This record gives sequence, structure tokens and C-alpha cells, in this order.
Amino acid sequence: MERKLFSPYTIKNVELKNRIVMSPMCMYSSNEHGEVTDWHKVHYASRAIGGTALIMVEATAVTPQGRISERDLGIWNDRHIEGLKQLTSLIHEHGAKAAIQIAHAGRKANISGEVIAPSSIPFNEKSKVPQEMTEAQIEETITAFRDAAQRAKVSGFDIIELHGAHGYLINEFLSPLSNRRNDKYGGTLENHYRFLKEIIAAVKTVWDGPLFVRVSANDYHPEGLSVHDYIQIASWLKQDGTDLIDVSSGAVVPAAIHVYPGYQVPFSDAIKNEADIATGAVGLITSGIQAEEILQNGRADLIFIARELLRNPYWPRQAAQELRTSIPSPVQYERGW
Ligand SMILES: Cc1cc2nc3c(=O)[nH]c(=O)nc-3n(C[C@H](O)[C@H](O)[C@H](O)COP(=O)(O)O)c2cc1C
Repeated sequence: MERKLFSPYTIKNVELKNRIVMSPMCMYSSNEHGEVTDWHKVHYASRAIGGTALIMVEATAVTPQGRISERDLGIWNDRHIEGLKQLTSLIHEHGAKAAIQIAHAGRKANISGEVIAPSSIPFNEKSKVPQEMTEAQIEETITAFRDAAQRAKVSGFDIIELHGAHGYLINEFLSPLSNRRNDKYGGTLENHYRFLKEIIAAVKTVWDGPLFVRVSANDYHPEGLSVHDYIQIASWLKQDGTDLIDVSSGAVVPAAIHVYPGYQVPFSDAIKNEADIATGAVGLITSGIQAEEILQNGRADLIFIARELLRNPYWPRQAAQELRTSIPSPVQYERGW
């Protein structure tokens, strides 16, 4: 039987040599200007050497106010381009494709100064009270995403991902728990989606390569969004030209999440099969057999690996070895959405 994990995958003009993606992970290791350092070059190039097909560079801030922490990478200024170019060259030289996750932290920005959000609701009692964004600030932020996409293109990235998950700014607009606006950006689900829709439209004026969007497909809160809402959002994302949805969950509000191996795979499965769009699965996927089963069962198109790749840059080799010595079978599982 063909091993899907090690079969190529083409998305628009980009061919990935296998289905393994390094999931975006903030490394809190840039200098105070948000620039790439040698540390990033060693970190990302070693995962390319280890056999991962697509290296997704961590959440990279589109404005200084949008940084999750003061040591985040930035892409808000042309001065960031030189370091990012060196990074994409190294990733390419070592046989992988390069992606970048562009992000704005919204009310979860852990920086000095004011933070902004769709509504003036803090994340928790210890967080800063955010300033409710004016329409002018919304427009400026959409432009910042577009300019970041242009810089990503000049820097040599093959794929761009918008960070729409984990309670950061785009997710804050999507969720009714953090967006109580009365204007065209609040109220209905369609209005909540408008900010992301406008970012995609702006990005597409400068970028025609593959576009991924990471979402949190469950708010884990009775008044929040569930995977059913995300099936609808995914169909809009597809119409608006998103190529793949990277399916994560949670973190728009503090919530206890029950995690177990592959706990987010059912969300990827639902979105892929109900909205008919390519997806990436992420979250406690630790073995080659597990990854292969997800692909064989049509529950995702790409496998995003985070912490296993921190522990072991050669995880793809370990997975290949596992698949040489056992035969994964299509399994019976409950479709639970
Ligand atoms: C140190 C660290 C930093 C992370 N930073 C980001 C990030 O920048 N963007 C993002 O979307 N997710 C981020 N995540 C979440 C991971 O991409 C991934 O979704 C999560 O760790 C679950 O996958 P895993 O079980 O393979 O680790 C981060 C996770 C870790 C451990």
C-alpha cells in the first residue's frame, strides 16, 4: 500500500515532497527589533535537514502592537526582509519549502503600551483592557496584513498562513465571546467573518501563491463557536480563495481543554469532508502510524507537527522507519460532529 505520509502534495504552484509540516511555533528569540537571528537560521534549517517538507515559520507580527511577546519575529518593516530572505534561502537549500504565519495578537499582545481588539473585553481578569478598534484601525490593520504578505513574497516564502486561531486578533473578531460590536464587523456570523474576509481580499492583491488559514474550530464554551460554525466559515474561506485550513482549537477564552492523541483531528475531518476543502491536522500527533491513518482515512491532507519536531528534528526519519516496519490499516472511528 502506498504510504501517503511520504507521497508528494501539490498545492497551486508548490510541490511538497511529503505531507509533514513543521507547525508554527513562537520561539521568543528575535532581537528587540523583531529581526531574524542566527538562532532562527539554525532552528528552522535543522528541521529542513531532518526531512520535513514544509517549514512554517512562527507567528510573525504584522505590526509592533500585534506582537505576542517583545521577542516575536516581525514583518512590519522592510528592514525585516533581509533576515527573512536568508532564512528562506537556507530552508530551500536544505530541501524544504518555506511558509510564514502572519499574525496580530490583538488583546493577547504581551507588550508595553495599549492593546487593541474588536471589543473592549479583556482576556481574563489579569489582562489589559483592550481599546475597541475604530473602523480606521481596522482598515490600517488589514493594510498591515497586505504589506506583510508583500514582504513575505519578496523574502522568498512559498506559502503564507494567516493566524486566525488561539484567541489572537482574527479569532477575536470571529468569536462572539470577544466580539460584541454593533457595526458591520459584529452581530451575525457573516459579520464576524468580515474582518478575515477583508484581510484575505487585501492579501490577494499582492499574493497569488498558496494561502492557508489557521482556525480554532472550537471555543470550548457554551456561548462560543463550535465546529458547526467553522464548517460554515470554511465554506466562505473556500469561496474567498483559501487553499487549506489548518485546524486547531481553543484559547479565545480561558477554558480547560481535554486533550488526548489526535484530539483536534475530528475538527479537521468535519471541515475537510463537510466544506470540501483541504485541511491540515495538528495536535498530539506523535507517530508515523497515527499520521498515516489520518491521511488514509481522508481526515486531513497535511500533518502539522509541533512539539515532536522540537524534541527531534529528524522526526520524519523516525516516522519513515515506523512505516517500514508496520502496516497501518484504515480504522473504524466515530465521526463525532
Ligand atoms: C512553543 C510553542 C509555540 C507555539 N507557537 C505557535 C504559533 O506561533 N502559532 C500557532 O498557530 N501555534 C503555535 N503553537 C501551537 C502549535 O503550532 C501546535 O498547534 C500545538 O503545539 C499542538 O501540536 P503538537 O501537539 O504537535 O505540539 C505553539 C506551540 C508551542 C509548543
